[in-house]
Amino acid sequence: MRIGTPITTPSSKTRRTPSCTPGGGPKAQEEKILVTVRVRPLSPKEQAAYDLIAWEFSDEHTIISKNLTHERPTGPYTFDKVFDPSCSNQKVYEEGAGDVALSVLSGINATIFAYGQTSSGKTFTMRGITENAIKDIYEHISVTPEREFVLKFSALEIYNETVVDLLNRDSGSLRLLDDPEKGTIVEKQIEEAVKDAQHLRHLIAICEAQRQVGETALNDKSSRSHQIIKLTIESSLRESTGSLRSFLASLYLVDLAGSERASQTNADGTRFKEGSHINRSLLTLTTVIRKLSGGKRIGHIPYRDSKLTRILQSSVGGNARTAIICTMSPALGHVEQSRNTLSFATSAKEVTNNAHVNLVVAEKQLLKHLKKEVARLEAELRSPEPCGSSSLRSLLIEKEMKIQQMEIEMNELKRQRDIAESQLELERKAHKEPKGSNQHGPSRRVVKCLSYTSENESVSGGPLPKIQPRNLTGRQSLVRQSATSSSMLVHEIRKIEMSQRQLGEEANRALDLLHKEVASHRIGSQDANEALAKLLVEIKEMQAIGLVPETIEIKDKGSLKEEIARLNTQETNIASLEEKLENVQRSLDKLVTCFPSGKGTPDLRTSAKKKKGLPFTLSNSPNMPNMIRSPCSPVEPGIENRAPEANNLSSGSDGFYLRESTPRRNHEANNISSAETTPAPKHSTSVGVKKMEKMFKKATEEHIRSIRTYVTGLKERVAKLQYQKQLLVCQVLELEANEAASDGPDNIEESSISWQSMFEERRKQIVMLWHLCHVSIIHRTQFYLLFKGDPSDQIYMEVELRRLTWLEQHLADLGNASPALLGDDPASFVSSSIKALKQEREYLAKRVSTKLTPEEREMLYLKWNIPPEGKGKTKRRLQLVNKLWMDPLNMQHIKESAEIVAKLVGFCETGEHVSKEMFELNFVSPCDKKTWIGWNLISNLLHL
Ligand SMILES: Nc1ncnc2c1ncn2[C@@H]1O[C@H](COP(=O)(O)OP(=O)(O)OP(=O)(O)O)[C@@H](O)[C@H]1O
Repeated sequence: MRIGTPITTPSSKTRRTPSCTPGGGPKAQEEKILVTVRVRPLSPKEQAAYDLIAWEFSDEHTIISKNLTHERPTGPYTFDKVFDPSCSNQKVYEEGAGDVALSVLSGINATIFAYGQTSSGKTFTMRGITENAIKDIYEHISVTPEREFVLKFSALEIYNETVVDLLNRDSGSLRLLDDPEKGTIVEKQIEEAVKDAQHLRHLIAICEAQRQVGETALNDKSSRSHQIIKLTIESSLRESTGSLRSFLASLYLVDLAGSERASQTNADGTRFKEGSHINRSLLTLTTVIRKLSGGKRIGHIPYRDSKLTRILQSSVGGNARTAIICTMSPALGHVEQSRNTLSFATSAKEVTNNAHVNLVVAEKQLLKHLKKEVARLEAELRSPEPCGSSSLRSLLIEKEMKIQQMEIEMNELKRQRDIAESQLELERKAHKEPKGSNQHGPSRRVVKCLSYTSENESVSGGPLPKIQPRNLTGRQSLVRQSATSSSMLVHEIRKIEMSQRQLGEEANRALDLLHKEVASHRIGSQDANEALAKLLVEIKEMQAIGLVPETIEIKDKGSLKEEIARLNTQETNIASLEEKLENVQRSLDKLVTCFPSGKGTPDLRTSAKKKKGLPFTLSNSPNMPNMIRSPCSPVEPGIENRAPEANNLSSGSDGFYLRESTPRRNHEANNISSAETTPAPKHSTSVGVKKMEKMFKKATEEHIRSIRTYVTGLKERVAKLQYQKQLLVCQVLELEANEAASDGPDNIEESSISWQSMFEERRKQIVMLWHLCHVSIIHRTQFYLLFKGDPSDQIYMEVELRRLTWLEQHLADLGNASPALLGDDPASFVSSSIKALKQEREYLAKRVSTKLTPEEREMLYLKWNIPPEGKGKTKRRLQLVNKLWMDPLNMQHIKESAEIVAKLVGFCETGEHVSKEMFELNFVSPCDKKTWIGWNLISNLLHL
């Protein structure tokens, strides 16, 4: 019968791996102490004493005493194993201790000790078990490479209740300490790491050498102490598995001192004392075993009654597997001691232990694991991976970037919204801006048409505001232009009114002088006197005409309609002035015609006196030549606005103040007048008097002629003023048209279509007028290329057409006038324009060689039928230029002419680089003198 089958432990025979592996968790399993009995052979002394073997072995588990003395037989005793004297240590180990011993490899504490009387063979048996255990342990380690084993060795003895470290006997008596987890520990006990089996054996040998051994009657080398060898084995799986837990268990190999009877051992003195301690500790052990036997834990377990039981507390009834080998002598002479041993063994076999696997976390493994984990986390931080925490981190980063991107987009949207709101606000303000306000500056279009440099800037309160770039189109553009145009038109109305005022004041001063001059004449004939009287009346009436009210109520935000209405009220005055001037001129003409030849003599003294302040000269008005002269002349720079050389009038701001000096003929007249301060002609009958009368007549005629010329000048200035007013009305009409167009896109579209149909017709008219008025072909080219039908060109086309029409009509009037009334050279106005145009062509001809390649020239000569023969290239080039702009009815010819001139003068054929503002309708005041800057002086056409 097998009693106390051990829990699964490594078997020395099967070399199997412990069933309980790390990770399986500690499993407590009740197991009774393995108790075996080993009976040694009769010792030599026993044999010598012819002692009898008192015990029989019915089987491997039972021992029974022989009935040699006819006493009551003892037993039978049954144990886990009974080893007869023939059994070897190997067998005892394998069948009575090996399995328990190898439990230490699987984390289960194990205790193997021998219990028996002195000289029974405990030491002999334990040596055998230890040796086999070492062998098995290291054999197991060798066959278990997946695990790492760490062995530590320590040994102590309990001698006379003193604990001594067998590895360091010098340490003296060691104290026993109670640890809540580990139980009883020996303070300051040295624990030696075991390198290998040989090292272990060496250590064991050292301990045996240190053990207290004494000679007794029964044993020459009797162990006088309890020896406890502790072999701690920690095993764990290798690093690759990542497991942190390991087995940790201790194997106690206990060689107890022998129980003895003092009578048997003849112990006395020291040995008796030793025996007393030994027996007491063994008694305590026996008591503990008996109390623990039968599975009953009743009452106090006196572990602490001896140091042996304290140290072996976990091994007896605790967390350990325990195997007790009870040794005994077979001799009849030791039967009584053997019965005690068997009795102890019987009690021990009833003791149940609760062994379990001891799992610990290895510090070394834990440290390695932590280092490895830290390294892994650091690697993840350096290089995010799409998994685990790295994946989460990457996701967070991605979300954060998206949020930042959304914030950027949101800010951009806000910025665009603000811009749009600002633009909308500007549009709203521009649309609601009251007419007359110039806060946003004038329309570019209107500025082109109406802004002019003037000394009368004070009228408008300062210089014109800067032109706003026109980058709007369609309705928005028209709305904005409408708002700004109103203010500009008011500004221009102010200027015209100021010009009218100046003209009126000047006319009144001149007429006043004229009245005095005429009144001083004494003409004999009645007709002449009547003419003079009528002229005086007319002059007086003319003086009564006020061109401009003395004061103009300027409203900062007056409406444009109010301004126009007020300006229209002055129209009557201007028309009346024109009419009166016509009447004065006719009266002057009549006065000249009725002048009595040789009759009547003016008051020369009065005449001479008045002549000094007479505003009139015998020369023509200085503006007349300019008026009909070609508008630009490249060979006569500065001729525009320049007074003729014979002109003695200064060009003051009001244009008609007189110089003290007079022309030569005036000078002669003055000389005559001053020399002949003689009495009245009625007293003269001599040839000298007749001569004087003739001279007086001539001077009078010249005076009258100069008066007429002055009146003509006034008429021209009035006409200019009238033209400016018409132009202003034109602007108003355009503004109104824009406002109407702003009411809907359809109107804009209709207006555009209507203008496109009108453009070509207007351009044909302009081309024809250019030709008739001998206008510069450079000017024609520039205008032709610049204005190609854009709606914004409408006002420029209108102005150009109006002034050319006026100029053509004016030239026609001059041509129909009497040569006697046109001055010394009535045809000089037209001829000067023709001459200037001729010079311009010569200028362009010179540029043919530099601006055109030979191939281009030959191609043009061929296309324009310029014959190769000639007297040189210059003439051939001139022939080409002379053909340009000569066929006003052929628009293809006009187009090609413009292209050629554009190349010659060096501006783009499309005219895109030419600013339309160069054609702004400047109304330069007469005092301004402009330097010729090329071919852009068309405005001088109006510079009368
Ligand atoms: N099974 C055995 N086979 C042969 N000899 C043995 C056996 N057991 C013990 N002996 C011998 O018996 C003697 C005493 O043995 P041992 O010293 O082991 O006894 P002990 O129980 O340890 O004594 P003590 O308690 O006094 O130390 C030794 O000489 C030993 O060699």
